[in-house]
Amino acid sequence: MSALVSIIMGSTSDWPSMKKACEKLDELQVPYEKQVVSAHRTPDLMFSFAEQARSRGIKVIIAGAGGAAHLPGMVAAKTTLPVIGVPIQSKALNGLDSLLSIAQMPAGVPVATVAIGDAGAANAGILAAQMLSSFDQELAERIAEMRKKSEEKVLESSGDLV
Ligand SMILES: Nc1c(C(=O)O)ncn1[C@@H]1O[C@H](COP(=O)(O)O)[C@@H](O)[C@H]1O
Repeated sequence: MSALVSIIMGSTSDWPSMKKACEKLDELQVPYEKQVVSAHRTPDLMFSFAEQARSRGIKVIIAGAGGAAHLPGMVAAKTTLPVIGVPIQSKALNGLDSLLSIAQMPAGVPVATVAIGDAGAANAGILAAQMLSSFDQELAERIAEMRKKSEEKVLESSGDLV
């Protein structure tokens, strides 16, 4: 099946976090694609990617970037698809720079911003699946099952308190 979610990131150095989004989509059996696109380093690619994503059948974009994290916002400016921004944990400022760069969008061009780092990337994968599940009952059931497993794991974890 062709990709429904496109996962882009500013650099290969973002991959250790961004692969958490891929893992969630794998678990939920949502087809996705992944590639490096940078607003700063490959601006022409960023424009053509954003302009063509909808006509290629993509439904949701997940964009991860660190530092001066302009990628999610710039992609959002060039597409009407929903964009989920993942602030990568930067070395200099621990990702606060990434978070503020992604979250503080002007009214009219939204980016759904998740938490900094691995947990945020995992949530981005789940959130993209939840968006798609509005129109896909089987996917909604797989998400509910994932939640149930997570709940059971927590309930059993009290046994580890020795
Ligand atoms: N924030 C952006 C953009 C962008 O926003 O277009 N392109 C690359 N980067 C970020 O630069 C950081 C360092 O990249 P390198 O590790 O390649 O030097 C990465 O976190 C990347 O997301």
